[in-house]
Amino acid sequence: MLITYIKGLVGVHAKDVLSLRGSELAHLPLLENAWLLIKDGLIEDFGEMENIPAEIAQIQPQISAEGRFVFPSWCDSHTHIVFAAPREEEFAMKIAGKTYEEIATAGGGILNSANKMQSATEDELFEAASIRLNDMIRQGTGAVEIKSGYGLTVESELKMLRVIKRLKEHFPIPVKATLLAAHAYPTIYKENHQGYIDLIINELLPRVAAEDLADYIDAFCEKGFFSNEETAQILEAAAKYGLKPKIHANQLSSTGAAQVGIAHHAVSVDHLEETDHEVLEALGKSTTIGTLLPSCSFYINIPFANAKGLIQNNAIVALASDYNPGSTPSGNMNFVVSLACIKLKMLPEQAINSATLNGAAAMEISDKLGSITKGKTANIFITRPMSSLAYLPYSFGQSQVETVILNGEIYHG
Ligand SMILES: N=CN[C@@H](CCC(=O)O)C(=O)O
Ligand SMILES: [Zn+2]
Repeated sequence: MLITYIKGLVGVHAKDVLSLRGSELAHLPLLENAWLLIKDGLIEDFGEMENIPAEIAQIQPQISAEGRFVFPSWCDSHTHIVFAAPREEEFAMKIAGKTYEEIATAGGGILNSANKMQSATEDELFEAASIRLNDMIRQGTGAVEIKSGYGLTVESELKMLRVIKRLKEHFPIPVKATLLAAHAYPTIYKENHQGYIDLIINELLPRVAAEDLADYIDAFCEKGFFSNEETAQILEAAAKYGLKPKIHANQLSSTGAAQVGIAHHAVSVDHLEETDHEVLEALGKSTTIGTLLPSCSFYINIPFANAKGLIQNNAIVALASDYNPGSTPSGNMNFVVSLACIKLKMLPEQAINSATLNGAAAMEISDKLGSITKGKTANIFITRPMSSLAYLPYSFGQSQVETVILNGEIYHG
């Protein structure tokens, strides 16, 4: 497939650039009036229209992208899209002024989703998650991470992970699976934290490993959820099975969660709405990625992460949706990128790099996705005609994604 007359070919990063930190984030290489050749599902070559070789100009099929931009697909490295039911009942509580913590205490929150999960079948969960994932792909997402964490029993966590495995097999995009059994303490373990941690370590982890159901380990390291010590115990046990951490850190308080992740060589620490200078500095010196989830801040009215502070401290910053039924009922990465510009004060270039190459890095697939680079998988989208690159985040709430191409083929899903 040959795409011609591309107004802007976005994210033309060199092959050896696998993530971007600090000032590098503002550099988003763009080729104007370009062509892009895709072969066998991979990016074969690209260049400027005025220099297109005659033998390439004849290749069929061809798509003219006149007036349009071509982006590498969004790489959404933090989602919870396998859930049994939405939680609109909490929406009303939220509108009435209840906080995320108050809703959880009143029987809402993660335990609400866990109750609904117990009776859901694998088929029902797969059908519902497929609709969500299909919507996300149509909005430009071309790689995704999905967490368990609404099971909170051995069998229900395994059920969720098996659904994620089915999504992986069914959809034409990379899907990474994360075990998040340490999402909340089930009611019966409320006074027996060690009992639940032992269950995760001694019963769940060996079965997850035996069925090869997870790529990463996660924990909600937060006041009232998993303490730093409890989180460390789980991360250390998971490391024995080769599961690297990607953890929920500093969402509601800054009490050392990010540092726990960094100390355990986490691929990413995610949320970071509450950070002090020590966190920013620690991430600036670390290879752990700081993944920001501005749609969550927007929806539950908590502070927006200090993206500028992270960038000034030379950290690697990624953006993800956090799509889940409680704190972020949306998986639209276009809106995430808009919010990153509008609320995190990121430049469009910084936000786009964070949602593409650094998102891929937060799933350890940036050697295959996240930029327009020869040899990478041809997961891309073509926009509607746009006046400039900044029009995409500027026109918040409206998708500029016109054509989605995955593995070199137009996605009709
Ligand atoms: N904070 C923890 N987990 C999710 C929310 C889960 C829920 O409320 O169902 C999050 O990332 O925001
Ligand atoms: Zn989350």
